[in-house]
Amino acid sequence: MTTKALLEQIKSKKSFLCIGLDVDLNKVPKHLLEDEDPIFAFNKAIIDATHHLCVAYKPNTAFYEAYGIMGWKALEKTISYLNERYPEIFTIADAKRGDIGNTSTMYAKAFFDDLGFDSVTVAPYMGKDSVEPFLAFKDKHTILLALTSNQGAFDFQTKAIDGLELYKQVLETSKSWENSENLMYVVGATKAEYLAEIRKIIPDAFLLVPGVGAQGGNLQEVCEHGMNSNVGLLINSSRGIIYASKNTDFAEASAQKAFELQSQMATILQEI
Ligand SMILES: O=c1ccn([C@@H]2O[C@H](COP(=O)(O)O)[C@@H](O)[C@H]2O)c(=O)[nH]1
Repeated sequence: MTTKALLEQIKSKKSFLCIGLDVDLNKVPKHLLEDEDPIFAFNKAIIDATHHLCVAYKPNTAFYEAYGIMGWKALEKTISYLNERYPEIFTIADAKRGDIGNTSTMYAKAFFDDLGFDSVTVAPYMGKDSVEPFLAFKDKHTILLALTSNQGAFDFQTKAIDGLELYKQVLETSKSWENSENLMYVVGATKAEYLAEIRKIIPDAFLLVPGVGAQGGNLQEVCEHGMNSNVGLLINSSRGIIYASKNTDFAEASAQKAFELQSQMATILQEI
């Protein structure tokens, strides 16, 4: 999917919400455990109830890998369902990959060609030759971890090397990589105060912003400092939406939570 198509969807839905499909079978309603594929049954119900309120879904692959073959099959079914039933939706494999070049090419093939995701999250730690294989895929997006939402982000990412913080070096350096127009970046909602500085380096790139809701990030603050003239933000919420209820009304309850965030987004979009 092109960023132009993503932006059109944002405008028509008045939403830049991404819903995280982080399925933990200990947290889903009990009756679903009787289904032959409880992970997919959960995802399908959430997707059908919320697709008009969001522009993206982000399964974190850890939550599928943890269930072995059953989990990977559920991930395949989920992305196929999204691509067939709701092809306008932007899909993100939150896999945080990256390795030496030939291995990165295989990761990229797995997520872009085999599974058919629009984008994948990638760790920048191994540098240019570990990221460029992902960038070589046309109309696919590589979402580079820049400044993450967790406390550990302060261990390395904000430390200065030769006078420049590591996350800023990631942003600056990655701009010079081949096909860098296919880059987006992860910036945690809990790091909203860094967004103005980040926008000075990458004014136009889309940012995937996890950390509102369960991690305490603030939507208003993120938009104030991180929004650009093309919106430029995908705000993710996972647990705060998908686990709104443990009862049979779980899908409606998740739609209500998604609606609350989408309504705030519609108001913000009206003001810009
Ligand atoms: O910096 C980061 C990068 C990725 N994540 C992922 O986003 C979701 C957040 O889930 P919530 O339940 O809304 O907190 C999850 O998949 C994380 O692995 C992040 O939180 N921070």
